[in-house]
Amino acid sequence: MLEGLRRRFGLAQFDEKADPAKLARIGDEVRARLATNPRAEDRGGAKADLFLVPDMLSPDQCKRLIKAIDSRITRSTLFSDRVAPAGRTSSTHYFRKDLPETRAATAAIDATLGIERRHGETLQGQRYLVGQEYRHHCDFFRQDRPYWPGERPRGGQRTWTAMIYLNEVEEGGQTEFPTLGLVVTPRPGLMVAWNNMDRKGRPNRATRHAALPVLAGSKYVVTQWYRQEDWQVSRG
Ligand SMILES: O=C(O)CCC(=O)C(=O)O
Ligand SMILES: [Fe+2]
Repeated sequence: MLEGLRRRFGLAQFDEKADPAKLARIGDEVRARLATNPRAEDRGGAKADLFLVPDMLSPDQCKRLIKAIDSRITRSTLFSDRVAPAGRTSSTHYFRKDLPETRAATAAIDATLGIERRHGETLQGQRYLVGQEYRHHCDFFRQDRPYWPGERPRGGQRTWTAMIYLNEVEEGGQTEFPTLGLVVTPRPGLMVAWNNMDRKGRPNRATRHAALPVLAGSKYVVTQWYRQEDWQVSRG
C-alpha cells in the first residue's frame, strides 16, 4: 500500500511488536481480572479500561519508596518528541529491582493486574515539587515517531499503565483524564491502572491524561508500564 494512503487513512503498517490481536487479548485478560476484583472500581466506562484500587501499599511501604526516590533522582525525560520540553517537569528515580520494597510493590501490582513480571519495565518513581507537572499525553508508543525504533526491541508496545500514589498532596497534583471526565486525587496507596489500548488492540486516545501542577506540598508516585513482549533493558 502506498505510504501516503496509509497515512491519510490512519492505517499503521502491521508490526509484530505492536500486534492488535495480542494487545487485545492482554487487554481482555487484565480487564476480566480487575472487573471481578471487589476492591477495584471501574472508572473507564465504555471509552477505556481504567480501574482504581485503594490500599495497594501500606503507609510504611509508601514511606520507604519515597525515601528511595529522594535518595537518587534526576530530571524526567520524555520518550515523545511531541511533548514540549517544558511538558514534563518532574524528577525520576529508577528502582533497583532487587530491593525488598521494589519487589513488594511490583509483586502487588503484577498480582492485581495478572501480568507476568517479564513484561514489566523497570519500576519508576516520580517526584513533583510545587509548579511541576506532566502535561496531557498518552503513554502508548506511536510507530511513526523517531523513538519507536528504540522502544520496539525493548518489548514493543506498552499495554497497561499502573500508577500508585505514595503521599497526599497539599494542593493540586491530580491526574486528569479529560476524555473520561475523570480527575483522580492522590491518596497514599491508591492505584490507578489503565489499558493504553482499546478493545481492538489499537492505541486508545481516550486514555490521554495529565499530571496537574502541584500547587502546594509535593507529590510522589511509582509507575509501572507493561509491554506486549518481554521488557529488555538493553537493546537486542
Ligand atoms: O503523575 C501523574 O499523575 C501521571 C504521570 C504520568 O502520566 C506518566 O508518568 O506517564
Ligand atoms: Fe502518563
